[in-house]
Amino acid sequence: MFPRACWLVQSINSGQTAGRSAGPHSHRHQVLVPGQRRALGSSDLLLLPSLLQPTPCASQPGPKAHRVCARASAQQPNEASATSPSTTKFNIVFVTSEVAPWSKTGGLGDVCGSLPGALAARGHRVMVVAPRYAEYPEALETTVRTQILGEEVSFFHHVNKGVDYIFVGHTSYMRPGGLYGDAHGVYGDNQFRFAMLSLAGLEAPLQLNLGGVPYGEDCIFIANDWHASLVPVYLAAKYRPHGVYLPARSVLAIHNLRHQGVFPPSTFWGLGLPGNWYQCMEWQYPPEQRQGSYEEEGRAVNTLKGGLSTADRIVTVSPGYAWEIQTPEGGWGLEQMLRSRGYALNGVLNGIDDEEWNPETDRHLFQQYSHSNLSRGKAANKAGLQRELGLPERPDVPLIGFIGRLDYQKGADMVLAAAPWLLAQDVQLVCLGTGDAGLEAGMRWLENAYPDKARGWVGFNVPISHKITAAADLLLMPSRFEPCGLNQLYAMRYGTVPIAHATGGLRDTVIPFNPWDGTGTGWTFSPCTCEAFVSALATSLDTFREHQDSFRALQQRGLERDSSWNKAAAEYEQIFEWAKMDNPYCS
Ligand SMILES: Nc1ncnc2c1ncn2[C@@H]1O[C@H](COP(=O)(O)OP(=O)(O)O[C@H]2O[C@H](CO)[C@@H](O)[C@H](O)[C@H]2O)[C@@H](O)[C@H]1O
Repeated sequence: MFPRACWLVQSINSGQTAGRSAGPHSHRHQVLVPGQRRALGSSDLLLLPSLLQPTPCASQPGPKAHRVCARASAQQPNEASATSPSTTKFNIVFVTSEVAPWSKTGGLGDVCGSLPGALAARGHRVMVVAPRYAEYPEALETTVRTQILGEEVSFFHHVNKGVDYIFVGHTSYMRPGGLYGDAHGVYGDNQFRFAMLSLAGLEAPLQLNLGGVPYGEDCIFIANDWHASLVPVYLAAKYRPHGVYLPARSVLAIHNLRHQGVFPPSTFWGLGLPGNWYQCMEWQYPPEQRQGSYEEEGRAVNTLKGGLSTADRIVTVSPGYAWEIQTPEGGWGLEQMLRSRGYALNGVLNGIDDEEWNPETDRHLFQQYSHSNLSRGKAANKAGLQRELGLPERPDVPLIGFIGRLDYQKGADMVLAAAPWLLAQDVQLVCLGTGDAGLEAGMRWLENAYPDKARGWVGFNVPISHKITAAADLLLMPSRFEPCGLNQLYAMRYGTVPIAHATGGLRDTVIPFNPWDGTGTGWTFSPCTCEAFVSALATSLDTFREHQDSFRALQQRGLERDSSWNKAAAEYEQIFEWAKMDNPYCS
């Protein structure tokens, strides 16, 4: 059940991971004490009825067993209906392993490339800290160099749309392969690389004089996925005990719970954490989930678990997924821990970058279009893609797309399993993806078996992904689980109708078509079986062919859906306010 690759990581280079001392931080800036925080208004008390009844949170990991927290903030942030910007302006620091357009292997890069801009536009001061995987000519080197885990790192700075992008320079990031691995597998020093990123993210607000003024200690850190999960751990273990970052709060953002950053127990000593923090990071798999661990009892260091144990708040990328990860089916072993922190866990639906994904301005398209010339625009893009891919140029044939990582999550195998039925219909199928070697072979088989009907493009190609999104009539998303999913949002924005497994964020965003009252933006199916998938496909093809007005109305409704970041940004602000009201979870 757990990512086997993690178990293959033998150990990180001990030379590179020599820990630095946990001593007091040398830079002490103006430290705000809790009493200096914004006073609560009456509206806060309406939202948080039991705020004044602090509740002990029992059995939390970390050195201190007993903590006090304002349990009332278990509310969903969307109860704060207004999307007008928060009156409190925050210093927000995203720490992430990917940020588009500089680095992207999937949706994490997209979100960290667009949400920060939306928050900056609402008046917050926003920084994104990410690795410098390549030369980014627009990012200029600062004069600041600092020692992290025994290594010297540098910082490069670029400002775009009011966001400070900080790229952390170290030789371990610049590699000829991918961001996380190459043809030989995942890099053996990933734990070190992302521990270094987490510490660099914590140093940047203190050390960098951006625009002449450092961000300082009063920050909200948004630590994204396991790669940045050490941010809340270090904050609690290395900074707060020395009086640094007392006003700061951490929010752990889960984009995908399946990837947890699991390493051998002995690697804990390379993280530069005080020894008594081992338990915070330790994870013991139940016997049925052990996969030949070198430790007899299935023990490991689990980076995400450390973050979940120490973050002040936890956010995931849809309300549906926030619920699912608290169940044994969706929790990948961490469900109990997530349930125990349920009062601090919220689901906020992702938005999209509506400059990059706008059919009216998209430079990758054969022809731009809007809601007023939707049918003509999509027809031109369908013809263009058919020409480019050597498929028969037919406007009447339903063109069906699939874009995504080729792995267990995305259900590419479901597409291959349904292909014989699907391609016996008069349709064209275009798939784009990269990942699992077996599924890549499946894509090639698809193309060879149905040369006049199917294309299986193996690779990561952003322009083609835009072209497919615009050209397709239907987009397949048979994901087994999907924290949010962005492709269905892009599809709807382009008047392409999604067919999705009703799970996580897909269930939250794709409203099933109801022919009786003319509502809905797509088709969903459940359970996640080939039969249910084929049944949804059959209904959608019937609607496409026999009920063209209904199909066009479906497309229009999708196109008009508000997928901007505005609502999500307002919900994040609410979460930041809750985080600031509570005492630090771990101190
Ligand atoms: N071969 C290819 N060529 C070009 N582009 C490709 C591609 N394969 C994928 N992409 C692009 O990568 C992005 C994938 O985004 P998703 O949200 O679908 O998935 P991902 O699982 O990576 O993200 C995780 O994080 C995001 C963000 O929170 C969640 O939405 C999601 O559910 C969660 O699994 C999209 O922009 C897509 O177009």
